[in-house]
Amino acid sequence: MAKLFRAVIMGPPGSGKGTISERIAQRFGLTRLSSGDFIRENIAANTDAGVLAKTYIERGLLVPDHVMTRLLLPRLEEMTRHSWLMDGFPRTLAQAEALNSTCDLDLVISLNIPYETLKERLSDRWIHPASGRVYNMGFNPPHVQGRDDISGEPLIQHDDDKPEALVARLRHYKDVAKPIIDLYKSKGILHTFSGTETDRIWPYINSLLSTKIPMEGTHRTQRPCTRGY
Ligand SMILES: Nc1ncnc2c1ncn2[C@@H]1O[C@H](COP(=O)(O)OP(=O)(O)OP(=O)(O)O)[C@@H](O)[C@H]1O
Ligand SMILES: O=c1ccn([C@@H]2O[C@H](COP(=O)(O)OP(=O)(O)O)[C@@H](O)[C@H]2O)c(=O)[nH]1
Repeated sequence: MAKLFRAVIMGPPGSGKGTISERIAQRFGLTRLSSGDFIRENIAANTDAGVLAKTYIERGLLVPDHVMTRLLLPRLEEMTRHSWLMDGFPRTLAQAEALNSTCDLDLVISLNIPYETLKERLSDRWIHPASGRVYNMGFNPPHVQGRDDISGEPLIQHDDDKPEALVARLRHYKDVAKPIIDLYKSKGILHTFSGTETDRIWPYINSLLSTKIPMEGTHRTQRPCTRGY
């Protein structure tokens, strides 16, 4: 029986994690899990964790590890019969260790994109806050300028997507991501992709995953994903 497949995608702001994880989910039938979307759902539902997380996000800070872990690991417990790709978690070594103590990952994709490309992409990134759907005036513009394709609601830009905020975000990302990348490299499951265009990187990601992901339709076994946390 084919085993389940669990993966994580990592990369600095604007590297294309959301764009590529959507493509992977559609192409391979994986469930896409996004820590940012999950936080937004909790904020919209006014849960205790959502209210707490909002106080950090409003200041452009990462949500504390213990809040993220408590938010996400029970969600993974519901996924023992699903293959998934996680975007946006883990973001710190503590989160990676919490994840490792509950799930064994098959593969980690790390995106290595030049600063100038990140800056250019983020300056044109427009977001539908409620859903997290992402647009780009050049790469994937909305049907109606400034409006979300599905809801018709207004699109916004994040303050910390502005060039002046990017340098600090990028430095912070590199500081916190390095030990995680080293950890997954030592586990032999890290695959790094470099480039300036998702459409040129995609064929390589697609062919790697085609060799790693169990065939569609084969019966999937359950695979525990929590051993207490
Ligand atoms: N794993 C995490 N740990 C801590 N905070 C997180 C985590 N994931 C998301 N957050 C918080 O939620 C916010 C929104 O996350 P989301 O991934 O949607 O946007 P983002 O951080 O701007 O990502 P990117 O710019 O890389 O697309 C983040 O800025 C961060 O404050
Ligand atoms: O080849 C690409 C991939 C993405 N984007 C845009 O760049 C921004 C960042 O992409 P995404 O949100 O997927 O990156 P993330 O921050 O999730 O890594 C978004 O406006 C995308 O539409 C782009 O212009 N070209």
